[in-house]
Amino acid sequence: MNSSSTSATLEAPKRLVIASRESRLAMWQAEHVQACLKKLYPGCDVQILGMTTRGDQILDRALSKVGGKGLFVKELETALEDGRADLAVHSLKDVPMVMPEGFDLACVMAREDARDAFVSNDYASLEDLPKGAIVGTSSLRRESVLRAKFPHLEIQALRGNLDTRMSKLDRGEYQAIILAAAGLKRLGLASRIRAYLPYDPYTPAAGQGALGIETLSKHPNIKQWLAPLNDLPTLYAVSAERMVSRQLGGSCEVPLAAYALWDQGQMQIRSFVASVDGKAICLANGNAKVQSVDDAEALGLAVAKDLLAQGAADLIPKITK
Ligand SMILES: NCc1[nH]cc(CCC(=O)O)c1CC(=O)O
Repeated sequence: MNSSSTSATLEAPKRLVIASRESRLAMWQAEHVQACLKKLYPGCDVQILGMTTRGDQILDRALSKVGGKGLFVKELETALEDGRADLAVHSLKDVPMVMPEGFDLACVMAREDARDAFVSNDYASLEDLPKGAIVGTSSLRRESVLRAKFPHLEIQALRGNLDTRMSKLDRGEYQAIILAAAGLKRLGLASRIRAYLPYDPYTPAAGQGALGIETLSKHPNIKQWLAPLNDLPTLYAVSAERMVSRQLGGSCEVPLAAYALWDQGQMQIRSFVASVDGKAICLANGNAKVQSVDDAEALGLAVAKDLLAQGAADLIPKITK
């Protein structure tokens, strides 16, 4: 069947296969998309294809040292290319800023809480932690803010899926850990959150808390089928955030934060690039009327230029590819 020969009204899909990582969070997200699609297309058989990615296998090194964001999405993209799956569901935070040739970010769904969360069994907040307390995070962004604000704390790497991270905390390897609130909420672990970290200074990563659905560019029907799942305020916000990140190299080898909020035509954005020790920081805030993805990207571009004018490029390791 040739898509150019179909009429203007697209027929409902008959079968859709969702590629997903197999972690509990990824499966929750895939099942969420599955439920939304079943509701939209009651006659459609929606299946989930669970897969293990390199990012799930390499657990002994910081993500920034083993190749970054692409690690969690590559195997899923191969499944799309091979026709084993029609769409791949990702935490948008893990989706590279520049989509590989032949793939589209077809849909951005409504955002969960985008904040970072403080989780601990013994302490109610970062402020309560004593000198030398061990705080787990593998995010350079979180590390730089923590080092700047709390030089007396010991920041240590924390890898693995959410359940692994929580069990490392519960075994006493850390006094506290910092995680995205979104993942904890989705898995019913919100009660473990002792404090929500405010957007200033704990600005989240671009796309944090949002779900992105990736498809092959050459299957426009799937993009149309997914269109009703798009959430416009989230799409605008993450378009601005991802533009900032893209302009600044889009890697996770540098502490880089970008968070935007779109409300009734107006967008606010806050972004920083910093050194891991927290000693140097370039910080930019933006505010503009936004009524399209193009407007959102223009604001993201302006924020990136502001950061670069402050010398952000000096904080970014040279790309060696
Ligand atoms: N980098 C891993 C990752 N990718 C998405 C989430 C959480 C869920 C989300 O942000 O949507 C996490 C874990 C974390 O940062 O604690």
